[in-house]
Amino acid sequence: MIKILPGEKISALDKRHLELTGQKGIELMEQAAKAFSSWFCKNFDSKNSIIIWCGAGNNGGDGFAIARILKEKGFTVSLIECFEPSDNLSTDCEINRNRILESIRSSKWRGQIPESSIAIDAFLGVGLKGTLRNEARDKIKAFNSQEAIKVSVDIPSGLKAEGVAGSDVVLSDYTISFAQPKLSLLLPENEFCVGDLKVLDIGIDSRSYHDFQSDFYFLQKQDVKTRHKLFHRFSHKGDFGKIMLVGGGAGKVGAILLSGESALRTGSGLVFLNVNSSEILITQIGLREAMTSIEKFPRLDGFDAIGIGPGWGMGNREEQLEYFLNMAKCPLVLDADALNLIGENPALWNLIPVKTILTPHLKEFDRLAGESSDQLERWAKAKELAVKFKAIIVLKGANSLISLPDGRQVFNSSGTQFMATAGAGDVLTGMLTSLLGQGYSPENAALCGVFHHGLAGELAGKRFGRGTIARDIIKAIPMTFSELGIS
Ligand SMILES: NC(=O)C1=CN([C@@H]2O[C@H](COP(=O)(O)OP(=O)(O)OC[C@H]3O[C@@H](n4cnc5c(N)ncnc54)[C@H](O)[C@@H]3O)[C@@H](O)[C@H]2O)[C@@H](O)CC1
Ligand SMILES: Nc1ncnc2c1ncn2[C@@H]1O[C@H](COP(=O)(O)OP(=O)(O)O)[C@@H](O)[C@H]1O
Ligand SMILES: [K+]
Repeated sequence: MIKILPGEKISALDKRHLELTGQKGIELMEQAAKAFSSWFCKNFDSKNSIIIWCGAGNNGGDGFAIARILKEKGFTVSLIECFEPSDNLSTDCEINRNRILESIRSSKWRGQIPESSIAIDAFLGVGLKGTLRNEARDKIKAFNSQEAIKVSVDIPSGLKAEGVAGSDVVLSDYTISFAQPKLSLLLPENEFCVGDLKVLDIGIDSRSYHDFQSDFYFLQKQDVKTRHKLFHRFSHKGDFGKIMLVGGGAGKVGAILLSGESALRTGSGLVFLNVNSSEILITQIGLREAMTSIEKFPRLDGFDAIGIGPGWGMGNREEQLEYFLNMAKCPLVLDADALNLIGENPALWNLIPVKTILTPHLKEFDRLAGESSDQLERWAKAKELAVKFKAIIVLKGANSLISLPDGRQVFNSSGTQFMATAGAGDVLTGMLTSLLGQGYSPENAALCGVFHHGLAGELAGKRFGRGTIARDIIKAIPMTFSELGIS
């Protein structure tokens, strides 16, 4: 997993990469511009006219290089130079400016802005220091006033790599960031200026990260594959685990059915659903592949993992939760009402076995950890709780954050807004419990489960868009394994 470094360390990271590889800065810039342009060509037709706003630093250098590449690909491109003739350009920005083809029209930002359907913001990147200067504010305003789709290179201009955006910031529809997401791009508070986020690999040598300390990591496809257990010709039912999912209170049996089906689609050998006695019939009809039980205090021996909470209800459940926390000898997942019970009675924290996976969404997290004034505070609290109770806490949402007992915090890269649908969290609980039951370590179960869940959401979202429902995500789970080449 790559580390997410603070903005002020990024130029040192680039430098380290250049030392290790013998590459030149201008070559790295070209790689970044190529990666951006290739994303751009996949997403936009060359009939679009493009205007690129370039600053005087390396972000502007990226912009000049992108202009050249997109022109060569057949787009109509024009440029706005956001600097004065007397300003010093960074070396690589100067080189790329000189490489600009004669056919690209260049204007000053104070003049008439040519019409375009897409405006690219390559004005300020992670090199923004201190308070924004006045003329930069005016440029950002002028950029925002265009009626065009807006795409930011690396980071919306005016936004710092850390922290919450102020009012002087480019309002983008897409932000295409290089090498690693900057922390500010992962804050829900900044969604208004970041838009859709895509992080592109620009070929930074992974050894370059060794010299830098950070507890924040970014989980990508290539990090997941090696964490999977592979099954073979002689694998038997027992290898795939026997799990119990506890939930399904009156009127909420759908939640546990979704978890159960999701566990089966993730590969569980045997799935038991423990539900309210009133719901037994509908549970059996609802998921034929699962077995059911209705005891409040069922025997727990023989289970490889237990997931508790989806649709459970909170009335008279505390004693039951205590029973599971005290008696279970296998790994646990706690979700939904199990978390709400802990929020109501924090003494229960002390009963949670180490390496239990907890999967709160924002509201559940606030019930567990107390109200926070912003997401940065939630991240800090999640880390504190994970370390204190040696738990794995998955703070769900866009780029779910997995906090590990050793203090590392891992942001997930997969997922889509189309997963904001009822029951998507129940699907995750089923997947995580399934992977624990298959013998994955809690850390690997959390990382693989969260990544595959997001990928399943992406696949479902591609087909069903805003009409995606939780069952579509479940149906896509098997495809996530084939997509990663995992048997
Ligand atoms: N590993 C990476 O992430 C790579 C990053 N590259 C690009 O390089 C960028 C960073 O480049 P630089 O370090 O040259 O910095 P930037 O280009 O982000 O910023 C420098 C410019 O911002 C202006 N500026 C700074 N503070 C200001 C303020 N308070 N008000 C107004 N203007 C201000 C400076 O005068 C200068 O013109 C990244 O964001 C990215 O786009 C790529 O070129 C290569 C690889
Ligand atoms: N905008 C989004 N982008 C990516 N993933 C999302 C988004 N919204 C929700 N999700 C994912 O969908 C799931 C929703 O879980 P949750 O809120 O518990 O739903 P429910 O309680 O309805 O099951 C989480 O795993 C979350 O990460
Ligand atoms: K930018």
